[in-house]
Amino acid sequence: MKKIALDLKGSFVTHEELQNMKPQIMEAQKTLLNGSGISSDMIGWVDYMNNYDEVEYEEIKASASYIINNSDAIILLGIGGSYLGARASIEAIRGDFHNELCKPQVYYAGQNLSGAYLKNLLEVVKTKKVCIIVVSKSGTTLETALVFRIIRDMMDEKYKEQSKNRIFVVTDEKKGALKSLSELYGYKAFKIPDNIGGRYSVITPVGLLPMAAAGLDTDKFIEGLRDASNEYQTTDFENNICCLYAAARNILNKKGKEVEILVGYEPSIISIAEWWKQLFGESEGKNEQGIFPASLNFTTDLHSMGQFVQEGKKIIFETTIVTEQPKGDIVVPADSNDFDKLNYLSGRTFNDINDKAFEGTFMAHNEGKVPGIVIKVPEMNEFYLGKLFYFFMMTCAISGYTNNIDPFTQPGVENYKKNMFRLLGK
Ligand SMILES: O=P(O)(O)OC[C@H]1O[C@H](O)[C@H](O)[C@@H](O)[C@@H]1O
Repeated sequence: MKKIALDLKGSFVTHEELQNMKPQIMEAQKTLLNGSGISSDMIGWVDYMNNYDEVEYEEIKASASYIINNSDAIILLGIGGSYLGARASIEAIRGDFHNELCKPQVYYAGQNLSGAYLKNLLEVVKTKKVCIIVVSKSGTTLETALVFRIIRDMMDEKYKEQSKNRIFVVTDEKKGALKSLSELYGYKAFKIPDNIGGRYSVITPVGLLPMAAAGLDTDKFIEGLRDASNEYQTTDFENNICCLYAAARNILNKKGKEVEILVGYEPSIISIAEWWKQLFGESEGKNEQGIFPASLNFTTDLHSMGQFVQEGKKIIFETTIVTEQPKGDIVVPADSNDFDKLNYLSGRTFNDINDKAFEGTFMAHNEGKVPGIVIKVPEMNEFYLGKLFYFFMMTCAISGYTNNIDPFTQPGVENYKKNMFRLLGK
């Protein structure tokens, strides 16, 4: 079985620099794995795949089958860690245009406060058979809770007393408004473990239920997570890509690289970058420290942001996710006239051309003094996606501990909420 590979050749990080960083990284890894670090009550994700509730997992699969058999569309309500991982998985696995090509369709809500978005969504699902998955660890997040009020009314009007069979909840096991609502109305509820925070929760029912309901193979996903937990917990620095990636990022940051852009050449992985941004942004952006996580979608964004990456302020390093076996391909045909002068590409495939675009871009950015890290994923299937999520989570936690930052809290997020609630007269 091929592994996910990390290539640091274009990173401008030397072997010596990595060796110098090694003791700190290994100390951080040890702190994480033996549970002696700050917020160690939030490291349940490290071994969750080896001790999850198997009865609950069977119920997730049963609920997913019900959803698949009884709906044209799912609406997934949640924000931040309560929807980004599921969205990233569904898009990466089902691929571009999946809502036109696959059933059930998947729509998202409760991730913004836009009245226009919600009104349009209600219009879109009006004539469809719908099931709802609501995810909120706290059960009190304004966006999700408020939108759920509207969606609940819609479901009650549409399905009357049957409505409760079509609403599934993922929330805290014991507390919170969503838990109380699920008990009051009889919604099927799944639990988010206390010791796993939102941005590390894609591996729990938070990700598993929507993934399974969208037809993804969650057994394979869990298999990938297990494989990752074996491979990435090794204390062999040189053979642990989480430790190497954490070390390289820190070295680059110390050299003045303040921004990491996560880049891909497949549009279906754009949401993986959205998930990744929350993971690293909320974990590392503290005490006036942290690398700003940004993302670009190539080649599209080369025509808008490529200029800045190439010649702008030298604060960026670029991490590219290469999908080694994209899900489809098209051969460029020959054209007898060749008016567009593209016959030099006849017989080649789009994926081959896309690869060359990557190689050319990587070289150009390197020449423009932009360090490049490459993460090679053999295939975007459930197995490797599980590994990829775990790889990033592990790297992130190690990075945080390396810099004496708590990678499991997000106290700064509360400030805007306080102002908003005051302005709303709460
Ligand atoms: O799952 P919830 O409690 O609704 O939280 C959803 C999200 O909202 C918050 O404000 C946090 O910053 C995120 O870390 C969290 O993932």
